[in-house]
Amino acid sequence: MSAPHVPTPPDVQLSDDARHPVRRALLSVYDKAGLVELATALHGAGVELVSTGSTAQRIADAGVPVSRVEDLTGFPECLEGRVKTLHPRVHAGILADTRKQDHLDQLAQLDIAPFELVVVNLYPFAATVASGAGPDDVVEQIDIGGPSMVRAAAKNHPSVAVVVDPARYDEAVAAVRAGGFTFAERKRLAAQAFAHTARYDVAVASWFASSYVPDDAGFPAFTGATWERADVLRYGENPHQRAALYTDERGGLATATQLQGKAMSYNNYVDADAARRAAFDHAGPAVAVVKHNNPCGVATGADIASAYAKAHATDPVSAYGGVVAANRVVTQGMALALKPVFTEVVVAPGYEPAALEVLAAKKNLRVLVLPDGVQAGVRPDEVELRPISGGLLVQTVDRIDATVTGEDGTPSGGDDPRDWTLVAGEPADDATAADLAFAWRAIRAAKSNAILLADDGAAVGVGMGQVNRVDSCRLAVERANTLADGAERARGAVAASDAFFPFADGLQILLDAGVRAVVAPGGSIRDAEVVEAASAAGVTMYFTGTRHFAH
Ligand SMILES: NC(=O)c1ncn([C@@H]2O[C@H](COP(=O)(O)O)[C@@H](O)[C@H]2O)c1NC=O
Repeated sequence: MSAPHVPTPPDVQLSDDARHPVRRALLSVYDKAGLVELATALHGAGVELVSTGSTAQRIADAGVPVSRVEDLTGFPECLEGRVKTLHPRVHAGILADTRKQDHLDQLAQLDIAPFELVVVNLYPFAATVASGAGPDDVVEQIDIGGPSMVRAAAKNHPSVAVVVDPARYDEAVAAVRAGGFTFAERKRLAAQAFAHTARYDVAVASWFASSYVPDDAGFPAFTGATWERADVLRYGENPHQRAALYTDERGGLATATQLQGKAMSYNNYVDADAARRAAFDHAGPAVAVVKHNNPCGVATGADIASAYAKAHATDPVSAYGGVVAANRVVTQGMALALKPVFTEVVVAPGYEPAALEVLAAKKNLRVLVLPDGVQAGVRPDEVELRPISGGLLVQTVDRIDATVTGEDGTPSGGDDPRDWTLVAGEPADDATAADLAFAWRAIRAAKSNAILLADDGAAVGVGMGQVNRVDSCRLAVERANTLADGAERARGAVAASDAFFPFADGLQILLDAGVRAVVAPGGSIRDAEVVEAASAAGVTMYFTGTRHFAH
């Protein structure tokens, strides 16, 4: 066995401000945006340009002198571009550590000139997958030579600057004109370059795991994601906790645009995401008001202003300092209704200019616009990720929108009232059925154990986050009956329970308060007692066959 290679230390130590003049650059880009401007500026600064196939063609067409990689290697680009830059004359020029006299001597012997700048961006693998292309087309878009050059240049950052993002061309030109990139700049560019190839490889590996290694698990054997720091937050859930926001490529609340107000806090993000989920769970105009990750108001309305008014009325006491999400553009009417209420955050797909004028008076109020795509709400095939110590839990989102059937072909329940089973009382009339359907959707935004009372498309009392269902029932009734100037809102409301009633005791509290109809999953060994209690009270009760725990 040969002895392990022991690298020699560099002959020169670089300080962070040491510049490295750029005499020769290698350009090989899929995205040609800004290429001609870059090449023109580099040439103007006296840099010799070497380039691949269509990149070189584009530069030459603009009248800028450029030599081709083929001339450098003496080897033609071949196999439909699969081999262009994979050659020692290219890679020795990128990888020579010019701090070492020995490397310089070897380059001289081999008659290879070093590159001081490598500009590469990669074949569009992720976009090709997203386009729905077939496997052969997807695989062809796996860039091999590009990542090799990027990684080589990033490794050799003491001698080479690597640029992978067209948005950085102006900086690159400025650095070249200033006498070369500083060592600190080259380190930063190398870090960006390795993040670029890491993101790329995670996308490739995830696609292979899900497309090429099928099994019956329904989840791929490997999955990866990469995140970029978007912000450092003032603190975490509490002031002694440090926190930051990272974003991925899915787009969502984390990439919302903030139009005004104080900086978003960790808790603001948590609550705004919960509010977004709750509001976008309804087809019509809907608003959710969230406190501490739970809805203290949720309602639908003829328009977004009336939805807001109803959501605020659910629990006006708790709405103080709440986070509000709307699933429609915020109108001036909604803004005027919200103005007198101390609110931490409003998040929505958009705002009428007149609404923004109203909200502008509330200087501290954080106003967020969701990015495109989030408006469509949650797709049933989406997954949610929850880190636990040493791992990650993954589940599909809690949505069962279509009429569903079980394995034996019988309806197995769901979010669709057509799948529910009437177990007590008369079938619900249309208004009651609509309220039950609303309550059943609204309850999955509340932490278990949850009971939600609703009337006219609005929650009127929510008992959530209790460790037994009886307390949730008490809380829902108490809130319904004490928070609206003494109006007994539980009487005549409908009730939803996120999981089965294990005993009749919790349900009895709702029946005694006068609810007119109940929807619950069913499935307790004491269902008969529960149904009997509803029947005895003459109350309509449906079992859905599915539950909506939220932990
Ligand atoms: N195979 C190779 O040797 C190779 N070298 C560079 N590329 C890629 O080819 C693209 C540029 O090619 P062109 O200049 O022909 O448009 C870049 O995205 C670059 O990352 C290669 N292509 C794929 O691996």
